[in-house]
Amino acid sequence: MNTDDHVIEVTDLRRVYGGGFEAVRGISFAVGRGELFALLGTNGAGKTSTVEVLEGLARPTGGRVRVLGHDPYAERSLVRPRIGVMLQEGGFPSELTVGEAVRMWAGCTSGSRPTGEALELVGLGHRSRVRIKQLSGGEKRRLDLALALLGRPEVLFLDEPTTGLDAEGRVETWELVRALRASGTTVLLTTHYLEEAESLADRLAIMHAGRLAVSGTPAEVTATQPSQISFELPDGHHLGDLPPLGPLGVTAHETAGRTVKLRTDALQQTATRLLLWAQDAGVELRGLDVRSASLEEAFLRIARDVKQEDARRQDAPQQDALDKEKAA
Ligand SMILES: Nc1ncnc2c1ncn2[C@@H]1O[C@H](COP(=O)(O)OP(=O)(O)OP(=O)(O)O)[C@@H](O)[C@H]1O
Repeated sequence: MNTDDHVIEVTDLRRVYGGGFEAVRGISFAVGRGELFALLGTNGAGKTSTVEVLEGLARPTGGRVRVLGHDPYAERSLVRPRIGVMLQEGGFPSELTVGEAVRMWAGCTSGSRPTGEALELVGLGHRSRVRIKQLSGGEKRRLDLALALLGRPEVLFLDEPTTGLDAEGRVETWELVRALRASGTTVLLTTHYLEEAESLADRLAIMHAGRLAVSGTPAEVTATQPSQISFELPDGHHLGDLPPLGPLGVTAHETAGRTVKLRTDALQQTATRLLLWAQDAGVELRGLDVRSASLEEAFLRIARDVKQEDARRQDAPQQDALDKEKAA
């Protein structure tokens, strides 16, 4: 993709809070026009700290950020009218009706959609006269989304848009986000729901402790993790009856009773060899399940690996000191 097509560019971004805590530790990524990019991460990973900089709400401590070619903090007046921000809390007085809140916000928004249209988009058309305090948690999230959509934004920032929605509300929001993306809106989404990112994102990044652990398309990210084959061996057969696991392409295995789980980085090759063996040996592999890693598995493993790596780094100087002490 030509870098001119990048609507969001983040280069070596750092954000340090007042007390000296470094929440974002030099991250880089870019989002192309019309792309949906999801930022995932463990609790406290630094997602909100990053998105606030992109929204122009905070100044980066280090690095460079561009949204629609401008510095979102220093050139806020150029960027703000062209972006939509769905905050985690809309912050309107709860005595206002839905219609009043949307009209008030529309008054501050250049080129606003008709307020009824924004409410219809999020399925709140019939709730215009209801006070905000009477809305359910899910309806409040939809109102936040309606406000973000008022200015027909070119770039939409969605911070956990479906938190508090029931399954139906979540699917409706996903359909709306897909429709916005199809009409050319660039979307940056943060979410705790991995299936949401898997289902919506063109590309995604997983953040942990202020750094990007991995980024790519959902397929690329899951491909970094081993696939799994599981089955049950019939009575009278044991793991040792299988051909040697190494040449089969198996990187790890576990058994529980008759159930065997194999991990492999070469799913097609391992599955083919296993099935050929089963056919030749006349063995029925009951409950056979062959699948690539899900994004959830990839996420959990990446988070665990990064934590182990951090712990190893923290222990390393102490271990070095112990080794030196022993040698002395
Ligand atoms: N104003 C602040 N002052 C000091 N530290 C802060 C401040 N705001 C956030 N932090 C810390 O920065 C780190 C990153 O927080 P942030 O809210 O960006 O993470 P997040 O990935 O959005 O987390 P979550 O998924 O839990 O919302 C956390 O350790 C948090 O405690």
